[in-house]
Amino acid sequence: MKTYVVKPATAFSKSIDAIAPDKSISHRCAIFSLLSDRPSKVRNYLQGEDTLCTLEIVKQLGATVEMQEGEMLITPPIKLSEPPLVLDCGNSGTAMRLLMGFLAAREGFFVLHGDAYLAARPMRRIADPLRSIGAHIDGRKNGELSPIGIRGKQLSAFDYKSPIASAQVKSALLLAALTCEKPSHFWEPERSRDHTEKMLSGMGVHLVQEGLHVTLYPPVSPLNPLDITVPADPSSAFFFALAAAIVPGSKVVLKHVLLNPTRIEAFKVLERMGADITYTVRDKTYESVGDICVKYAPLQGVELSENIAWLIDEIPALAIAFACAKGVSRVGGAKELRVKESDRIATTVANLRLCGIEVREFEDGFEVVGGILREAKVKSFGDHRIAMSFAIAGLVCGMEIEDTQCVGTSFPNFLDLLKCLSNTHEY
Ligand SMILES: O=C(O)C1=C[C@@H](OP(=O)(O)O)[C@@H](O)[C@H](O)C1
Ligand SMILES: C=C(OP(=O)(O)O)C(=O)O
Repeated sequence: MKTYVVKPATAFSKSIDAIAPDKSISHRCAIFSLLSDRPSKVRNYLQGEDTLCTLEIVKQLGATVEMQEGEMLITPPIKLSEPPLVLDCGNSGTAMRLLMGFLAAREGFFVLHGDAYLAARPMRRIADPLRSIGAHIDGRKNGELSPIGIRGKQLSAFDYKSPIASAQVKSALLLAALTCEKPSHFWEPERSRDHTEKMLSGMGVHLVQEGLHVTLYPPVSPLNPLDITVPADPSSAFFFALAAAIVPGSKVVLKHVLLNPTRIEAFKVLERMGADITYTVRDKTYESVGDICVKYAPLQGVELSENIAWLIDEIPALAIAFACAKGVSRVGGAKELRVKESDRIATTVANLRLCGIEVREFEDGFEVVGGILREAKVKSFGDHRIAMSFAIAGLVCGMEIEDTQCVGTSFPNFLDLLKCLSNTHEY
């Protein structure tokens, strides 16, 4: 088990151009490359454990993956292989859920499994709507828990109103819709991240977005391959935005970050709390990509109850900003946090209390009374976002974080970047 020891930092001014590539887009690059009949070209694919698992699965399904002058070439098979081994999604909910939708509609028998954390995460949110259109899917507890077994088959078009604002549910259903005979309709209660819609449209799928309603028209011919450079992940970049926002006198410029509005809401919250943030768009070819500059300014408490799906992964990190702010901050409508890599409401609250912060826990969120963070020894609970959030808190008060291998799932060079800000080590 690896432990980080983070020492308090003094004011810093840094430009960081090595933020990990976007995890959501990387997973989709690997899976969506199977939808074309020609090789996809992907630059800057995330070399994290989650996305490497997805790439391995794509290979087990028959694709070949080669590196050519820094560019990854993913050549899809003529026909998907039926792998003799189970498909290991590691720690990744995105991989398991998107692959459920994709494989349910393809010929063959497939078994998806993952690590102990993934094995505890709910899958009926995907299995049930897919079953209602004819899919053969099963798993422990009637398909709620992995391992998940899938016998792929022709599915019927759907009109599905999802009760959850989840891009993973939406993406699984849209992937299943690709092979249906008629157009399918998906409705979500709140807008979730829209990479699947953007990338499928870019590959030639006719997709119409009207508010919370997406209509997908099944393509009649194979899709165009991808040719894409994955931008830096705003969810990973946010840890260093937080660092600049809580270490007095600091400034950071985060380079080449994805600026998709469904992904940068946490930066907007930090701005509302008082941080000085500017965005410089550098590229707009596929998605808006650019630099985010964050300067320290005293933070004020904030109430969050809207656009929660747009900042769901950043809430543990925002909780550290709440602890450093003047006044009370509150998050509501975020019960999805309870079914991530850990129960992120319980784990954030437990760790903040160890740091001497007054916190109240609710079923769908928590309330933090801003105060003085105290040095503590905390656990990651096997959750990369909890580990990184409390490592950044350590820049203010010093921190020991146990069980930090999980950071490798999404941000393998996190520790190297942190070491540039403070005297941090690992044992
Ligand atoms: O679609 C995606 O790439 C993701 C969607 C989100 O999950 P939900 O859509 O289930 O909320 C997010 O938490 C996850 O890190 C990545
Ligand atoms: C929830 C996350 O990912 P996933 O659902 O893919 O495990 C995350 O990265 O915070």
